[in-house]
Amino acid sequence: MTVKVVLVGCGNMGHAMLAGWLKSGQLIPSETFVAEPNTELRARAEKLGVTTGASAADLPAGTPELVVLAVKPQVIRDVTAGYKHLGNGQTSFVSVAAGTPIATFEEVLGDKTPIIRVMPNTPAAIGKGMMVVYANAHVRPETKKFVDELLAASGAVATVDDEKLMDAVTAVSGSGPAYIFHFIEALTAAAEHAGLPTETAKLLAMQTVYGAASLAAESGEEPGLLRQQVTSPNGTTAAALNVLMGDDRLKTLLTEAVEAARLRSIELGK
Ligand SMILES: NC(=O)c1ccc[n+]([C@@H]2O[C@H](COP(=O)([O-])OP(=O)(O)OC[C@H]3O[C@@H](n4cnc5c(N)ncnc54)[C@H](O)[C@@H]3O)[C@@H](O)[C@H]2O)c1
Ligand code: PRO
Repeated sequence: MTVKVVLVGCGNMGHAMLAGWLKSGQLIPSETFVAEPNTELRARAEKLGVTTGASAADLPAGTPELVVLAVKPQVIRDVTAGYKHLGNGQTSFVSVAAGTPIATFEEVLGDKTPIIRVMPNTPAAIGKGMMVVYANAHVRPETKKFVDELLAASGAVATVDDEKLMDAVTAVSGSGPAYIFHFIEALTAAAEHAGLPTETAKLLAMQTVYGAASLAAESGEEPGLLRQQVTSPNGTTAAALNVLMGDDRLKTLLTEAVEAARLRSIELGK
């Protein structure tokens, strides 16, 4: 059996993307092979109908169109070496690892290998991810189109033409869902502090973030204008925004957080 797509690593991100691809029909289970050493995670992948194995040694014979590497940056060089025999050939490689540059894959797989870096995020699991793509010069237009279509099943797709920007992308949309989840936690805690019961506090915080993000996305209005529409002169919102926006407090905090993530992404790539 020759498979079209091999997914290497079916943890948080690998499984989120795989679920999206299969759900949308962009991939069918019989075209897909998952390599994952963890037995429980392999069983979870098998529930989606795909064939699995523990490592590269279990790969079916033949030449896959795409190998998607979704393992941790700390092990990606060693794991990629297991697929070296597919380098410099017809197989294209996609890496979703934070930091790891194309040059690392070219060293391991050969410098004629088509390699695409993608920075996804976990909302990909429900088709609402943000996927950002950077491809090397060996990626054929039809492969780039196939990968873009595959990724579109998981959410919005954007391309950058300077690989260095992938560190900033990682810091904003790759890690970003965690910032928003923390914002929900913090707003819940603030709601409880204001006297609301825990369940009500959770509901209000989550639905407010969901509703505001949906309104921003669907109305197409600038977030600043939407903010003004909530803010009555000298009203309650103005009182809260004085706390968040005074001295650019929240903006400064987020800028520091994104910079910390960007620098860590650069470090992970070394
Ligand atoms: N989690 C996120 O939100 C997110 C977002 C964007 C990018 N990423 C990137 O995705 C990659 C995976 O992150 P994650 O959060 O899914 O980690 P994870 O630990 O959940 O998944 C990694 C998986 O790789 C498996 N693995 C280890 N060695 C392997 C091997 N030799 N062959 C096949 N599989 C092997 C592990 O068993 C594990 O299930 C990382 O490089 C990370 O930078 C993650
Ligand atoms: N998760 C990975 C990390 O935290 C990369 C982006 C999101 O390193």
